[in-house]
Amino acid sequence: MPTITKLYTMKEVAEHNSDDDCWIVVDGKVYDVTSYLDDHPGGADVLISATGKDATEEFEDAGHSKDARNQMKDYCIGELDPTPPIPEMEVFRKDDPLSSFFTSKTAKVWAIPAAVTVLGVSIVAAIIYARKK
Ligand code: HEM
Repeated sequence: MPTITKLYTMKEVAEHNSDDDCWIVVDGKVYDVTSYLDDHPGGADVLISATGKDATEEFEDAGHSKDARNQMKDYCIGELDPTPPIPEMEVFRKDDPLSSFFTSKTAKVWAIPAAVTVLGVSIVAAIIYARKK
């Protein structure tokens, strides 16, 4: 039967960063090491300070044994979501010079009536010119 892997974003993982709720990321996998903090031979502090980032390098630098790597499986709760975050959408900005011009008082009082007048005069002129032909 296929297993469903739970995916977590680094932001979610980073929220678990204390001595009563501690998650770490090693090699793309997420580990809840809360219950292991007191038993970790390298100490609890080293695990707590490894939260909120990819701790693979620190884990490897500590030269963990095969036994240590086998123990990790007991604490694995999922994987880091490899999907890049969706870029922020460009939203309408009230202070955008062009859009704020069209919503401004100046545009309502002067520019829009002026544009309508110019357009009207052009249409009338075009009609007169067409009739003269
Ligand atoms: C689920 C994750 C982890 C497990 C199960 C684990 C397990 C162990 C074990 C069993 C040891 C004893 C030495 C050995 O057998 O290799 C150890 C030592 C150590 N671990 Fe971890 N560890 C984990 C994560 C980490 C992380 C993320 C770091 C670093 C940020 C780290 C840093 C250390 C250090 C500094 C030592 C002491 C090495 C020494 O004194 O020689 N460990 N760990």
